[in-house]
Amino acid sequence: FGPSGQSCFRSRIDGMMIPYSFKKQIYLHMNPKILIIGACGQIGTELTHQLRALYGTENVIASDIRKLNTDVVNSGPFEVVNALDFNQIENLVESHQITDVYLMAALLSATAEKNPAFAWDLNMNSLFHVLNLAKAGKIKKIFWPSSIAVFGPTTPKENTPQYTVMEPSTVYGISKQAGERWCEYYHNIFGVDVRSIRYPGLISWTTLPGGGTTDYAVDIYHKAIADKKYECFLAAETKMPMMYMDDAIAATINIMKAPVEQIKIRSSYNLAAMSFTPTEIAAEIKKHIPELEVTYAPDFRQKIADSWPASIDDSRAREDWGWKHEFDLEMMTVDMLKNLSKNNTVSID
Ligand SMILES: NC(=O)C1=CN([C@@H]2O[C@H](COP(=O)(O)OP(=O)(O)OC[C@H]3O[C@@H](n4cnc5c(N)ncnc54)[C@H](O)[C@@H]3O)[C@@H](O)[C@H]2O)C=CC1
Ligand SMILES: CC(=O)[C@H](N)C(=O)O
Repeated sequence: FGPSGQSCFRSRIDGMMIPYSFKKQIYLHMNPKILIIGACGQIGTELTHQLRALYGTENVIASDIRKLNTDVVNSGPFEVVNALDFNQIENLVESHQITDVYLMAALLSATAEKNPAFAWDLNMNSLFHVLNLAKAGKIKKIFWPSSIAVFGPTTPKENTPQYTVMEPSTVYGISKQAGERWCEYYHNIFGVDVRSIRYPGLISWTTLPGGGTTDYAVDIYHKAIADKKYECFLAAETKMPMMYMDDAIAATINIMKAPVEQIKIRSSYNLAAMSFTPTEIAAEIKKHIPELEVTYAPDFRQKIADSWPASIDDSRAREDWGWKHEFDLEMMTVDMLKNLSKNNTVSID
């Protein structure tokens, strides 16, 4: 007990008596030591930069299966790691005393349809490795992204609720749906602090997307600037939920920073910002590049897009941990065109 009778513990740093009531606050103010797996991808690239700015470069270890992205590789600690190799991840976690893991390695919807067995292996087993490290007490917190792909053709299409029919018809969606169930199970049974968001299609200018169905909404900006022509692989009126990367990164960081009692859903939170069709995004770009011509040649990705929601009800994320988006289609288009024109470094096709 301390001098005024409150229960205390002795600080390991200076031997002072500190009331237990302060312990939680001290932990909350300690910097996490972060490992990002799949850091060279579309989300990982921007997440690495933001987390380094927030917690310090040395506290954020970026990793990927190869050194794919010079910005990420050269801007701080970087390790080559295979997300399917439990021992490699465990060694990294121990040697860097990692507290939080952000698992971004996965095959996305279109690529996964071309190699279903490998997609299932990568998307599920990488998650099990990280969940099992947390179960063993070797890490404190996990971020694992889910997707609107958990929904399927039988799900209500407009304003899709948090809890609803979920019968995904793609291998990617099945892996995300199963992943959600395992996250919830590891939380309920083993107390693992795993947090998750169902991202919609993400749009960014720094890195090209990695093989999804929503990728057209990034490609169209590149092609509008380079050629003033774009052939869209989805039909003109295909409406899907989308989000600008700045908002997605803010949501990711905020759900991980939120006090544990605010995280009431341990499968994954619906998250939304905007919904639009190829016709609508083309019209918005034409306000800046009037010569843009868009043609439509739907391919196998049309069926995937048709099975996903058109808009999402994300009220639980807004209520539970204060989610709020900033970018709409108009603001995003201004920002995309400004940055792509200024940094004309990304190769197109
Ligand atoms: N980008 C989007 O629109 C959305 C993404 N998500 C999810 O967010 C996560 C990240 O997505 P993106 O960054 O877009 O994907 P991405 O394909 O751009 O990046 C994935 C990264 O993982 C790496 N990787 C692949 N196999 C690996 C392995 N065995 N070991 C280590 N690294 C490996 C790749 O080299 C790549 O750098 C995925 O789980 C994805 O399903 C969910 C919904 C929307
Ligand atoms: C919505 C996603 O999960 C991703 N962008 C994809 O299209 O596969």
